[in-house]
Amino acid sequence: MEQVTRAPKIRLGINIDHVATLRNARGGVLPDPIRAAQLAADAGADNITAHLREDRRHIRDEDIARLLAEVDCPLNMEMAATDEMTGIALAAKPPWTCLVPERRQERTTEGGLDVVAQHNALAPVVASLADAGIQVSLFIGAERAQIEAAARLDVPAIEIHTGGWCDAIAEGRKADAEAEWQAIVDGAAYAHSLGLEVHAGHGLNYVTAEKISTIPQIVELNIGHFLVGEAVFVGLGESIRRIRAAMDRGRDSLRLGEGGRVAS
Ligand SMILES: CC(=O)[C@@H](O)[C@H](O)COP(=O)(O)O
Ligand SMILES: NCC(=O)COP(=O)(O)O
Repeated sequence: MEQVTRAPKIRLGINIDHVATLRNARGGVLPDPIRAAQLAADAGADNITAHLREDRRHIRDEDIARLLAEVDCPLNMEMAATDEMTGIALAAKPPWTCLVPERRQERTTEGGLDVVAQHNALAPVVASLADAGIQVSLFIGAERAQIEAAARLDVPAIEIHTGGWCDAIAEGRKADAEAEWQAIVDGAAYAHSLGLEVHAGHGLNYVTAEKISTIPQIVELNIGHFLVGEAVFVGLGESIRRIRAAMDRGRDSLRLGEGGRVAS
């Protein structure tokens, strides 16, 4: 009989951008996103994610410096692949960067990077970050062509954009949600088969975080906006503990057989 084991725990990255959004709404120093990051680390976060947008609408340069100096939790710095951001990352040296697409007018990150079309622009950015010892992931949709293009850039990881799936569920578009889910399942397996570490994030909540944790190739989720909203009602620490528990429930429902395959 095949020996069946539990799947390894999935890592939780807490995105603190929207604590900074609240701070910036008043123009002062409160609430302090660095305090939120410390609290997240104490509540069980495996890393902190912060997106230094080109327009600095939430996270600012000094937040990145303080996150690295004051918080005992690895930083995943999300950034556009521009010369300015690359220079900041090379100077700050976070352990991880995640390259994301950015459009000034967007309300949030609306899609994944077009790695296929932007290969030549991304290659030198990826190379200079990697040469400095910074791990790079690429925030992409779950399409095969994008995954193959990411593998060609020799990055260690991709992060699959889950926003389309989460929106389809929230809006009750069942057929779209099913199609988006299948694309994430297939994309995660394909990326893993090409040797890429698979992360996922955007728009996740307790329900979707539990479900996506059942995909065995996904090893990290990055979650922010929902948790900062939940913090208003239950507190940030409690919202993080609840999402951690949801992820663990999803993961624990997986049993792995020989070679890490999902057992029936
Ligand atoms: C890249 C991503 O999905 C998130 O980090 C997101 O960018 C959070 O910040 P915004 O809500 O400003 O897009
Ligand atoms: N990369 C996704 C992320 O960091 C968190 O996105 P969200 O939960 O704030 O939508």
